Amino acid sequence: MKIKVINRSQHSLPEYQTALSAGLDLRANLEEPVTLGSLERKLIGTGLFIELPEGYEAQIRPRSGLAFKYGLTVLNSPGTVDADYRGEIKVLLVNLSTQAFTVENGERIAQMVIAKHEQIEWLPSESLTDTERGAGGYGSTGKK
Ligand SMILES: O=c1ccn([C@H]2C[C@H](O)[C@@H](COP(=O)(O)OP(=O)(O)OP(=O)(O)O)O2)c(=O)[nH]1
Ligand SMILES: [Mg+2]
Repeated sequence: MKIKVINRSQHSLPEYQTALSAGLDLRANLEEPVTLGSLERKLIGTGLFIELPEGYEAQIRPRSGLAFKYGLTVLNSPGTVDADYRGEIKVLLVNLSTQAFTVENGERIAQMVIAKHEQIEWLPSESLTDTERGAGGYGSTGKK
């Protein structure tokens, strides 16, 4: 599937890193490195603008390596890019570690998954179909 893109970044277009990757790694597009102190959050630009077809969204997700090694994650994960959004794709990073982390220009900071979604119509009702689970949740089935 082809997606229209404007690349105003200093970097090449995001790529799938392996043959069957779901996510395209997004690179920070920075004039200078950005440091996130412990528990600090910052919006990082990618310089990318896309036009998704109707019925598709782009999800902005953390990279597990950065999360595991540095406590760096996407605060609003998964970020949602709507099909009618025409602004720059940005990544809201948060540093959940005790150490500062510096993001360098061009660093792969997050990944973007393009996904199909539905838009629904409400069917207002007085009751819902019975199920075995009923209202049980939040650990109702136990641990083991
Ligand atoms: O990680 C993200 C999340 C969102 N966006 C852009 C695309 C999305 O279509 C728009 C709005 O996002 P969202 O609906 O999550 O934010 P909101 O706080 O509800 O803002 P709005 O009132 O503009 O919808 O911001 C990004 O670039 N990166
Ligand atoms: Mg919104």
